[in-house]
This record gives sequence, C-alpha cells and structure tokens, in this order.
Amino acid sequence: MIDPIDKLLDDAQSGKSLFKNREVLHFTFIPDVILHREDEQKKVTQSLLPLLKKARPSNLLVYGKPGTGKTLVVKKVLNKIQDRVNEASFPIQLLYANAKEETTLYGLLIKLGRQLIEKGKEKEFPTTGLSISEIFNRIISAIENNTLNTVFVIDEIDYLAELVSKSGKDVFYSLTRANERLKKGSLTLIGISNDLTFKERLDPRVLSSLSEEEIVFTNYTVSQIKEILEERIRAAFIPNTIEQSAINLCAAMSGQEHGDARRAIDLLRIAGEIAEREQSDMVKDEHIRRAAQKMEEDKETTALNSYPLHEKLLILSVMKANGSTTGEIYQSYKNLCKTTRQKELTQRRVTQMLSEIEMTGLISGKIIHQGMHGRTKKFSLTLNPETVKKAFKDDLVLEDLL
Ligand SMILES: Nc1ncnc2c1ncn2[C@@H]1O[C@H](COP(=O)(O)OP(=O)(O)OP(=O)(O)O)[C@@H](O)[C@H]1O
Repeated sequence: MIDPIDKLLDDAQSGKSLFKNREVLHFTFIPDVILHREDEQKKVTQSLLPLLKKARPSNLLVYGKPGTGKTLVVKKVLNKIQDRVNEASFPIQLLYANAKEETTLYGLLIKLGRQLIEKGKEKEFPTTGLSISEIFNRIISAIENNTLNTVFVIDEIDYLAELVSKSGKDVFYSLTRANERLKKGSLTLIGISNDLTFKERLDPRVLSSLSEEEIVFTNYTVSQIKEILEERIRAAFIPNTIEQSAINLCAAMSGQEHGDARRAIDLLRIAGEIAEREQSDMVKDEHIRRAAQKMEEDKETTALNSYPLHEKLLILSVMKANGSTTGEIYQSYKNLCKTTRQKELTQRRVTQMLSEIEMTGLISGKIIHQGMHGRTKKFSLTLNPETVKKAFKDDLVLEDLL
C-alpha cells in the first residue's frame, strides 16, 4: 500500500507547478504598474509632495470601496518619495493599522506605536496597563527622539470612530493635531474609509483637520479588473496555465458589486492552489467557482468563531429548531444551556441577541402574523449547517451538541 503522505509529496514533487511566483499574489505585494489609477496617483502624490521638500503635508482623507487600490497607491507614492529624499537626513516612516482589525482603541495605538520603535523594545508599548494618553505621549516621544517624519495610515478609519466612542477618549482630535505638540519630526494622518457617510458622524473640529484634503477612488469596471488580473497573471503564473474563460469569470465575479481588485486576486490565487492540488494543467472555470465557495465559507467560519459562547449557543439553537418562533428558539437555547451547564440568559436578552445576529446575515428572521395572537418572528439559518458544525467543532463546550 502507498503511504498517503508519500503519495501527496510525490505528486507535489513530480507534478506540474502552475505558479511562477506566488508572492506576487500576496496582498502586501506592490506591483510596478498600477493600472487605471493615474488620476488618483497624481492626486495622492500632489497631496504628499511637501514631504519631498521636507515639510509636513496636510492630513488626507481617502474614500473608496474596498479593493479599489487606496492602500496600494498611498504606499507606492510614499515609497517613491522616500527613494528621492535622503533617508539619513529625512527618514519617512509609514505606519499602517487597520481599525477594523482592532477591538480596542488601546490595541490600535499600541500597534502604531510598536512600528515606531526598534525590534526588541516592544515593552515600551505593552499590551495592557497604560492609559490612552500615556500611549499617545510615548508615540510623540518616539517621533521626537528620532526626528521621524511619520505618516500614519489608518485603514477603515470609520471603525476608529467607533473605538473612540466606546472609550470616550478623543484620540481623533489628538492625532489630527499632533503636530502642534511635536518639537521635532512630524505626523501626517491619512485616513482611508470605505464608508462615504463616515464624515457626517465626525466632530466638526476633527473633520476640519482630518480632511484638509480629500481624494475619492472610483470603482473599477469589470474590464478594468480583467486587465489588472491579466497583468498580475503574467508575473504570478507560468504562461498558458489559465483558461481565458476562467479569467473572465474571475473578473465578472469580483466586478459584480463594485469592482474589488483584492477579491479578484484572492480568487485567482485560491483557484490556482485548488487546480495545482488536483494536478490540473490549467486553472479552469470550475476552480474559480470552487475558490469563490471556499472564500465564502472561510468568511462565514471567521464570523461564527468571533462570537461569544451564548451567541454560539443561540446560533446552534436556531440550527436545531430551524424556522421556529422566538419562543421556541429560546426553549431550545435553554435546553442547550442545561446540557452544557451554562447559566441561561433572559428571553429579553436572547431576543436582542437574535436581532444582532440577524443583522450580520447568518440567520434570517421573518415576521409572522398570527391573527388575534399578534405577531412573532421565525428564524432560520442562512448557512449550511455543516459550516456551523465545522466552525464550532474545536469548541470544547459545544462539541457534544454538534
Ligand atoms: N490598479 C491596480 N493594479 C494592480 N493591482 C491592484 C490595483 N488596485 C488594487 N490592486 C490590488 O488589489 C488589492 C487591494 O488593493 P488595496 O489594498 O489598495 O485596496 P483598498 O482600496 O485599500 O482596500 P481596503 O479599503 O479594503 O483596504 C491589492 O492586492 C492591490 O495590489
């Protein structure tokens, strides 16, 4: 009998590789040519030009839907400026954080702070224990001590507004006005937002200094996405390993909503991996479709795993009593609490949690009119139950319920 591990290793060694350079499909890769973003590249460069003259640029707010090249353009412009100014006399440092990935304001500031200091000195920005204003003081000192010209890129800055409102600390204001405190070095803030309504929710004082300049990134069309893909394919794949129809399908699937280049490149990479694993000679339509399905499932799994225990129990209750009323689901939830020896929450809280989960789209609710008995809501799972089981299988409290 052939050893299954050896078989896989043999196949991988003898099999054809479809990729020439996988790195090119990684999200951190900066391509030489940025297609269909001439205007945006010009505007971002103009806005950051003062750095070239060793002066501080205005804060900048960049808008556009996800995957429209905002981060890419900003990074490329800054890299080019740094290439031109003498690094020793004018070090430009790009700091990057995504506000959506952080659950607290503290976490976000620590992440930025750690990018300012040398490796090994992370203790200056500990993961707990400092006050927000102390972290901010340390950020300012780190900039001053090294006379750094920092550009803080805060992606999905609309989430920072949420973190700020949760903590009650007006960091926004401090960040946008940091230069007034700095004796040496500088801090320019580039906020990137996917949400066009975000501005309306800002304090006018913050807004006026954050959006000293504004640039809007328009959506890519399907044919633009196709050209971006073709350019990337040339660098990433061995020639003639992707069927033209698969490229068209990939562009169409990613262009449907608003032309998301990130989704298109991710789809392509995953489809390439699936095709290679199957020892296929080409990436075909079916590989793109399966890649899309995998991405969807991964997204759902991440969303499911991010819930606290009682929300997870509630999702399982909906799964078990699929299509039932709020009252019946509460009953099912209480049973699951008993089995797992958890203290049940009140029906009121559970009803509220159901609405919150419904908003994320993992379950859907339908109002049912019951004549003189008023109305109730019936909930059902919008996911495949197998996805839920797979996501929760490593949770020790839940494993017996699956
Ligand atoms: N015009 C383009 N040419 C080549 N690659 C592109 C282009 N636009 C975007 N990409 C690629 O698409 C991916 C997403 O781009 P980017 O991270 O810049 O998007 P974004 O607008 O900042 O999205 P988000 O707001 O979600 O962070 C990256 O891998 C980037 O290299």
